[in-house]
Amino acid sequence: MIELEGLTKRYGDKTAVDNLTFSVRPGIVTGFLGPNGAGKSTTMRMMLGLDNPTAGTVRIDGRQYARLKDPLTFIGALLDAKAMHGGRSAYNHLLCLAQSNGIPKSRVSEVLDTVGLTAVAKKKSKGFSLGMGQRLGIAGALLGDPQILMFDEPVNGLDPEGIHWIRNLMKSLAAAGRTVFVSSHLMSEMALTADHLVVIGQGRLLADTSMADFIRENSRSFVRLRSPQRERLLDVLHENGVTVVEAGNGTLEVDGGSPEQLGELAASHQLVLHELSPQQASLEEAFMQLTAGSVEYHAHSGGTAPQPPSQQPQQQGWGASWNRDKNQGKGA
Ligand SMILES: Nc1ncnc2c1ncn2[C@@H]1O[C@H](COP(=O)(O)OP(=O)(O)OP(=O)(O)O)[C@@H](O)[C@H]1O
Repeated sequence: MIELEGLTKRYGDKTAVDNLTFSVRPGIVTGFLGPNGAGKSTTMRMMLGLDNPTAGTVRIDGRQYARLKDPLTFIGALLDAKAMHGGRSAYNHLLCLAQSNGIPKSRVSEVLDTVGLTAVAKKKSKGFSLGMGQRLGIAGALLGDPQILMFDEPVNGLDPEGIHWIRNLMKSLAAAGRTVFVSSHLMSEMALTADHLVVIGQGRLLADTSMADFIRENSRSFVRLRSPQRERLLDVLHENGVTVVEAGNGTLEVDGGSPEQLGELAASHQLVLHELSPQQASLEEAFMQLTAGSVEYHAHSGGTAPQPPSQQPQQQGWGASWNRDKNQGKGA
């Protein structure tokens, strides 16, 4: 377990991390998200005792990092894959880490094998590709067989096979009961990997919630309808108090209704439907929606700042009027 309480870091008058309080639990993969400059790396560095907080505390299994004996056996981290002595071989790099952390030498070959670098173990790491460097960094994180693992942008530079591998590695580490905390800007990858999300913006906590709740709470979900009897369907929906958005290609979009309710309503009026599909926004859309106000660094093209995905106007009355009408129909 990692526990942050009131964690704050100021650089001069810049507050990089602002009063963060959250816990990272074992048995699941927790994703750490935030726009560029949000304070993710600074937070992770403070978790590892590499930066001193201006205020607040971080506890690793109840203790400060500095108080851990042989810390690599408690928490393993990949922060900056390039942060290694390039003149050393992969094997020697890991051996040095093992020797200074009370880790048996036999672990070096084991983790090289785990990350697929056995064949290049004696090669100097300065000749490694970005992806090989990432794998060596991950080997370092796994070396002490720690219960807590922290990865900052672990899929950077990895090819599709490597991305697939690290995703499964993180999931299997969590399934074995370990605590896995990972940052990434690749939303599609995060959506496939993380069970829980911690989201920050301008150093402040914006969300600490499950993946499913995060998407549900920060995006629009609706049901898309298509019918060859579109005008009649529109009338029926309006008559039943359902607020509809007329979308392109002749489709209709209903916020807040269930496909079951809409399908039954259409059937009761003998209307043919060619489409009845629930639509859920992606993690990327939900993330952009939540963090739109905390993005510090905008790219500009033609003077237009990027916009979050459009949110349709709040629909009103669907559930209430549906239930009221249905109940009235039953004589309730
Ligand atoms: N050593 C430092 N001195 C001064 N400011 C710093 C220092 N380290 C970080 N910052 C500032 O703190 C803020 C947070 O930076 P940090 O690198 O933690 O963000 P991040 O979320 O990891 O960003 P990214 O996604 O771009 O890697 C930024 O505004 C950054 O410029």
